[in-house]
Amino acid sequence: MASTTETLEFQAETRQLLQLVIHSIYSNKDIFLRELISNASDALDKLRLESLTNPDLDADTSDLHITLETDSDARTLTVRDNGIGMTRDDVVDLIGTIAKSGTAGLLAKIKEAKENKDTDTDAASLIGQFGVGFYSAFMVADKVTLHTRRAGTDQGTVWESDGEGTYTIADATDLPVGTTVTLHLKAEDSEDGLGDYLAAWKIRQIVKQYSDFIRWPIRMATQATGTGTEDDADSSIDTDGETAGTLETLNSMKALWARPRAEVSETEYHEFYRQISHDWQDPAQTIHMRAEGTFEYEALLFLPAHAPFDLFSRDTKRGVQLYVKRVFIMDDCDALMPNYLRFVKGVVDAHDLSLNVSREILQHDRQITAVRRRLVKKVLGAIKNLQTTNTDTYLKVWEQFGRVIKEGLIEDRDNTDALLELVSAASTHDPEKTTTLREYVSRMKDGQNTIYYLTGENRAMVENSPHMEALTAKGYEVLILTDPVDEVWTDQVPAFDGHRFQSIAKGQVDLDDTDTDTEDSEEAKANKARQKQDFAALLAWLQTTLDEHVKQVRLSTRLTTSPACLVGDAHDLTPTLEKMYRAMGQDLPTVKRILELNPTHPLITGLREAHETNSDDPALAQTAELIHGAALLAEGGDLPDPARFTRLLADRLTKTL
Ligand SMILES: Nc1ncnc2c1ncn2[C@@H]1O[C@H](COP(=O)(O)OP(=O)(O)OP(=O)(O)O)[C@@H](O)[C@H]1O
Repeated sequence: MASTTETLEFQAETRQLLQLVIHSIYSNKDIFLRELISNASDALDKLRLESLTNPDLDADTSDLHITLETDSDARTLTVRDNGIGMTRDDVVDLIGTIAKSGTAGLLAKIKEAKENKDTDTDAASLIGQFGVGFYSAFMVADKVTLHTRRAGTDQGTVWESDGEGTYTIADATDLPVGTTVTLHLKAEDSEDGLGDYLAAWKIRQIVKQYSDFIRWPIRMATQATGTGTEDDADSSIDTDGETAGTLETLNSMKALWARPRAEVSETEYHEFYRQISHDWQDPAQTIHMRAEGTFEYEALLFLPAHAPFDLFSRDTKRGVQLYVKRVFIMDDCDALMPNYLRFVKGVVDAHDLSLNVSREILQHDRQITAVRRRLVKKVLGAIKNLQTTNTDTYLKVWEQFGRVIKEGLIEDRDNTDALLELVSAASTHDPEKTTTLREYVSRMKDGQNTIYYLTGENRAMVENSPHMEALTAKGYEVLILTDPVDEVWTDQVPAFDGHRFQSIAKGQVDLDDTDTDTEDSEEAKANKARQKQDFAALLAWLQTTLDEHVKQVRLSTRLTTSPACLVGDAHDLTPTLEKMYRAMGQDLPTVKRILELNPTHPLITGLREAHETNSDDPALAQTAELIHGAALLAEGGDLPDPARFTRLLADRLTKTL
């Protein structure tokens, strides 16, 4: 049968993944069948679609189905489909390599989790995010043989491997269109979670549990006596791709999304979710809707409970599949879900589209745009609903996906208000718990109409930043925003419910306006004017001395204990954002910042006196440099010349001894 047999090596990452699979990542080994059936079902979808859209394809689609067969003598289980099949090159590309980005990083994480003896589920849930697909066959089999022929071609291919380092691949003639995967089963071992996969009851049970909604018949061939010669597993394949014996259909094939909500149980929803997402856990929320009228469709969407490892990789796929009247059209339908909701999984079945519809057509279809708008509202509404009815789940969803949802504040201006209602952020109000913006507003002080926030790399850095001092001293709550996306949206969204967002590291923070009565404020004004006069000469001199680093030197109202801090103008890039843009390869001019001095700090008053006494003293310029450097360090910034700063500091300390 086979002509040129080649032995090829698995790509390094595939080998590692196979090792993890073989050495039991999953305690539940039964899912291998779900994975193989799901691949077979996809192959049937693809053939059906291709035959509908390509009249030249000569393929028989009159009875698309999946067949399962066992042979107890040979200890084999066979999963066969008469779907699209694969060419020899497809087999090498699709089965021998993993094309997903981020694989290497994920594998390293899994290995680490295993080595640290984290619970089995940690490693399993990591790999669950990845979806081992075809490779899961090696959990239950010590050898896997695959026969396949691509529709529209004559040449068949046989692939075989024991899941170690290599596989063989050969041409084959006389194969039916489609794919047959033959598992040479390991011995049953209940301790290791290996079931009796030769038993009809076991197969029936697994199919019912995991693959009941598959929309193609899954048939089980009852073993016919007399088939098979000795140990030849291929003998179960007839040239027409069918076997002798009787066939029993195991699945109900009901499209879950088309059934009335009241008739679907939570377990069924969850199983369906796991089937389409390959997720390990139940979803956090299910959204089932039907739209009637001029453009009819059904949608069944899920919010996952945890983020996939590649949520931020550039080629992350969106999770919504498009069907047209029960015919699968495409995965990852980006016209139906905006990028910032790329984690939502599910199915949309539109009744009035052409099967030939392309991504480009969908992008410009007004009705699809309207569907998308409605789906977005539904998803945002579902998260809002969790916030009020099931806070724990809302918080988990926000923790997993908040960083992505906040991208919507930049991308999706139509939903700014709804998105702001969902935002949850750390705040100085509580060291542990996050707050919604509405909760923040409810705690605002009398007369306060600004929402104060500070962005930065992590909570500790933000909390200890000198910018916080006066606000904390006067009892103002400040939001602590530490996701990179916060740097961007806060710059673009002006207000929440009429309350302006104000970075406490930008512009002037004038707390006196809201916090003191008029009499005090008159006195404060006079004080300020006097201070301004007293410091005028020092500020002018500092401005010249530090000109290379700062665009202005001025007195501060936001400091109580630190001598100085750096702030930006209202529309300046923050240092973190500047760093982010540079990391992305953008060439930006350096943004100079404003140095603010605390006029009551002894270091600053001392410097003023020293400057008054002898403005030519060279040590003064060094002190200025040290003050600027210390202000940079206090906010977690990078010194322009750390070696010089350390030398100046050491010299200065030496003099004090
Ligand atoms: N029965 C089959 N018929 C045709 N092609 C198949 C079949 N099984 C697998 N393939 C091809 O091999 C590819 C890799 O399969 P695999 O199960 O490893 O990953 P996947 O199904 O793409 O991903 P995942 O399982 O994570 O969804 C599939 O995308 C498909 O193109």
